[in-house]
Amino acid sequence: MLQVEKVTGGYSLSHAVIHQLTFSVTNAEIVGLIGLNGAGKSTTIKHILGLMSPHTGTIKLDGNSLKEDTKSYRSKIAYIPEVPQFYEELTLWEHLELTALAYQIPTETFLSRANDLLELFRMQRAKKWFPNTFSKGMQQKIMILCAFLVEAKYMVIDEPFVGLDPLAIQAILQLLLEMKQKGMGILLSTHILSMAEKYCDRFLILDQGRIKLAGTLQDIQLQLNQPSISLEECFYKVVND
Ligand SMILES: Nc1ncnc2c1ncn2[C@@H]1O[C@H](COP(=O)(O)OP(=O)(O)OP(=O)(O)O)[C@@H](O)[C@H]1O
Repeated sequence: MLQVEKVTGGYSLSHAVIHQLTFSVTNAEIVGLIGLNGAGKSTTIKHILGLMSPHTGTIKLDGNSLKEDTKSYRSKIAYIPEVPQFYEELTLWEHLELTALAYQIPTETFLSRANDLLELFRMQRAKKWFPNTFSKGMQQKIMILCAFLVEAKYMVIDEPFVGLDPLAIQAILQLLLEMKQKGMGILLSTHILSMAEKYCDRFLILDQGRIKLAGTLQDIQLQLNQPSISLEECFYKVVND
């Protein structure tokens, strides 16, 4: 289980951006992290990945913090960033090879997964190309392919759909459901609320760095005393209040 406990944090010690966040992501579920621009979604994700350290509070993966067991923590988590980050000197295929090396994926498993992913995301023809010749959506696909290649126990995804064509979006959603069935715990930050409602099991509504509501859609509807409204309507009620 990914366990975030009373986490307060930010970019300087004098100014917190996220406040007392407590939530968990367990195996075989997709948790939607939703909030307006600047609500603190990416900051929360950076804390989970260990790119930022909480001012107070703890983050544990299967009982251990990043400090307590760095190697195991890192090996259990895959990440799709909001903005593609890649090595200009490496081809798409070399990015996949590097990921396989970092996560110690056996060669046969790597070849089979990598080729399936290239097919699914229609990137076979680009596998020997360098990413700075790619379109924006193709660059984002490098991040997606590398993350799904790992089949880690947990996956953290920051707004993955921006700039992707409809077939690629469909492919991500299909993979998310497959990975969830295999037991992966997924934290998905997105602004596309209709998609979140359809694919996520639970939601965290973040507003100005605080969790305003959390739970299944039904839990959230009950907390708002509005039994049949959509996630989008719940969201507007929370952020407009
Ligand atoms: N590198 C940074 N240095 C200082 N403050 C930052 C930095 N990155 C983000 N912030 C601030 O932290 C707050 C939360 O930003 P964050 O990027 O987590 O929001 P978000 O919910 O991911 O937004 P979006 O939906 O626009 O991606 C904002 O007030 C933002 O100005």
